Amino acid sequence: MENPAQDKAFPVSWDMFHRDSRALAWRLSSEGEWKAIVCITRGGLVPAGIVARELGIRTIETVCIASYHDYDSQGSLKVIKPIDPKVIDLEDGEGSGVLVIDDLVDTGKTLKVVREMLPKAHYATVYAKPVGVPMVDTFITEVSQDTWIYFPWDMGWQFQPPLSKETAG
Ligand SMILES: O=P(O)(O)OC[C@H]1O[C@H](OP(=O)(O)OP(=O)(O)O)[C@H](O)[C@@H]1O
Ligand code: HPA
Ligand SMILES: [Mg+2]
Repeated sequence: MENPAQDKAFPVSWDMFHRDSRALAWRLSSEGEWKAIVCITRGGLVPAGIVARELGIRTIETVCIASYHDYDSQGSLKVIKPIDPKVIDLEDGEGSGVLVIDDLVDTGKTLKVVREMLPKAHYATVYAKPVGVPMVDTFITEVSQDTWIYFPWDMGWQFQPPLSKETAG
């Protein structure tokens, strides 16, 4: 399936994000034990911190990936910083015992790149869209493919005109 226009909005507040990240930690707590978290920057930084706090994980590594965007369409992916071999080699060199966290999976392209580095790791995101679901092991909330998720760190306060003004004229 192609990624369709994402014209529906799913705005997420800080409270919602904290609650959903805690729910992810709860779910993960019964799915295994991890020696380290690898968070996919930048979106994975916030949920990784919350999950690490809940699960008592203190080894936190990053994999830094940039995608070149044209507003909401994704271009090629570039790995700016790979995963430290010390984390890859914690167990078998393939990611066993490692939890990889991101804020969401959309097309699954980002997780696919990281899965090639750590095929045996456990992959978790807070939100997921249907095309990306096969790439993630654990997530909390699924939204439709034509939805854009607005994260609290990307948002600001803005005056909202009353409905009567929006529809007038
Ligand atoms: O499943 P995909 O289609 O690959 O999309 C999901 C990725 O896109 C976003 O990151 P983005 O590349 O925008 O960078 P950021 O985390 O630095 O904001 C999001 O944080 C995921 O990492
Ligand atoms: N919201 C924010 N960033 C994203 C999304 C989204 O729905 N999909 C891919 N990156
Ligand atoms: Mg990201």
